[in-house]
Amino acid sequence: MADFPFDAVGFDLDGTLLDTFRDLGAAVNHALDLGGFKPVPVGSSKDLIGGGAKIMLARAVEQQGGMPEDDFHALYKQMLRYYSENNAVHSRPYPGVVEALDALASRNVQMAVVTNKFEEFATSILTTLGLADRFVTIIGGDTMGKGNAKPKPDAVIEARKRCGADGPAGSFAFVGDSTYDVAAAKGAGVPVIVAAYGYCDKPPHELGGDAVIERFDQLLPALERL
Ligand SMILES: O=C(O)COP(=O)(O)O
Ligand SMILES: [Mg+2]
Repeated sequence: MADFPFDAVGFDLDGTLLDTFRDLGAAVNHALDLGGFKPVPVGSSKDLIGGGAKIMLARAVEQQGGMPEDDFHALYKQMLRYYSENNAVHSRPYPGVVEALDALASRNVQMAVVTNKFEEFATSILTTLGLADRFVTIIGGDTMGKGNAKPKPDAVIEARKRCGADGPAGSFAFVGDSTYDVAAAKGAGVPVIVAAYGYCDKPPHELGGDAVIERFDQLLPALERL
């Protein structure tokens, strides 16, 4: 179908394509335990996600009074090691994701992932779940260099370029669940759809997106209405 309004779509990962909070929560709790802290209730780990692994652990440690920088760094490394070995135990695509990716592919829409996770973890999880091949590129929080992760627009701009949708005629939209995503998309000058079922750090309708979806099967109609 040549008349689909977008040549390419970029997706956030955690809380947008994949429900990952159980594995992320387990990694945080592994580190908290090693540091002598209390575990975070797994459901509450959703509130820590969005800015990448370091911010996630820092928020959890902060909630319990904080710790010296060097000790924090050691704990952070332990968390990454644990997560590298246990990142796709419970993580799954949200209902409707696979069908929507199929539908976009059948319309020749190029797809990219732009996450604040490390690129290596994102690639590994998507490979385990059999989804990696669907994406032209997987850009992580470390891909564009230090300080350039979302909410900076660089990764979204790069994803658009790698999808070949950056010329004057190329059209690109982004889908995400947090302030990081909306700010990055706006900075890149592309429309953004908010996934209300994700780990939104504000009420979804207050995130400032161009549209809000409650379920992934609403994505294609929402893109067509933008
Ligand atoms: O891991 C995180 O904190 C954020 O990851 P996301 O950018 O895919 O939501
Ligand atoms: Mg997210």
